[in-house]
Amino acid sequence: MTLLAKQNAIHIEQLRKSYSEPSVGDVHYIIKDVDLVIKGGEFFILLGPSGCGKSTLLNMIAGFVSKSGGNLRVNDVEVNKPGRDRAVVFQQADSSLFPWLTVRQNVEFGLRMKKTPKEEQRLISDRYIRLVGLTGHEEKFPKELSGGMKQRVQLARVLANDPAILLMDEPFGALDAMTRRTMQKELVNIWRETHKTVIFVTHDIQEALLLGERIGIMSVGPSSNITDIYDNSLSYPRDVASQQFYNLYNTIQGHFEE
Ligand SMILES: Nc1ncnc2c1ncn2[C@@H]1O[C@H](COP(=O)(O)OP(=O)(O)OP(=O)(O)O)[C@@H](O)[C@H]1O
Repeated sequence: MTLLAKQNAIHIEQLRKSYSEPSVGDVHYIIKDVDLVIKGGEFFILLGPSGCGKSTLLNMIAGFVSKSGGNLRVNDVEVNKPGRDRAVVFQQADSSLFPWLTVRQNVEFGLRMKKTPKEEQRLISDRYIRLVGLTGHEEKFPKELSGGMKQRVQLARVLANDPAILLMDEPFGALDAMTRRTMQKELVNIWRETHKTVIFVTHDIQEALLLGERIGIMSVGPSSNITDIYDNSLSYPRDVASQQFYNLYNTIQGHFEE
């Protein structure tokens, strides 16, 4: 377990981001001096109000957004570009799917790049297409799918690539309530089976409590930071009607009330 915890761990020290050009005395930081350690195999939630910098922090871990100061290490290596060990599931699937490929071809894309044998590609894509409830839609193109279906294709494609670290940016926000609940359950099952490190961004307290082992609360920006971290040791699947769930919900909600 100690070894697992060290693998795919994320160490963040005094991390800062400003999108403006640095000029003396006039730097507008989105996030400022964030310190955080995420253990390998952990399911960590980033919870915070709209615009506080959750996506910015996630995209910095992904290597898509450069830092303005501090340290950010994944597996003890400073992050300065994207890597195969990390994959992002974005809020909107539109920009991440290839419109000229079918559902199946989109899901198998990364496997083809890795030269996975064809029969194996088919087994893996079948598994994840089934998991996200898109069996029967394999030959459709993205333009023939609803927003929620596109989102599910994106998730299936990321899972098919089997990254060690899953970075999820409100991935279920566009789904209807029933599909959302199913996907939340499946994500927990996949995480428990595979020991991936998951960082999941949301502003939905219930979602945070259903999924995460720890919940980091981000303050309102600018110069946002992680002000508190809550442990959630309730056993899975979690019962929203339980007293402990209700208590933790109220405690966390207290952060966002004026
Ligand atoms: N490329 C960019 N250039 C300039 N400013 C940016 C850029 N990307 C994000 N920002 C700004 O950084 C701040 C944080 O944005 P970010 O998307 O990280 O917040 P968020 O917490 O994920 O928001 P939401 O919950 O609404 O998605 C916002 O003020 C946003 O306008």
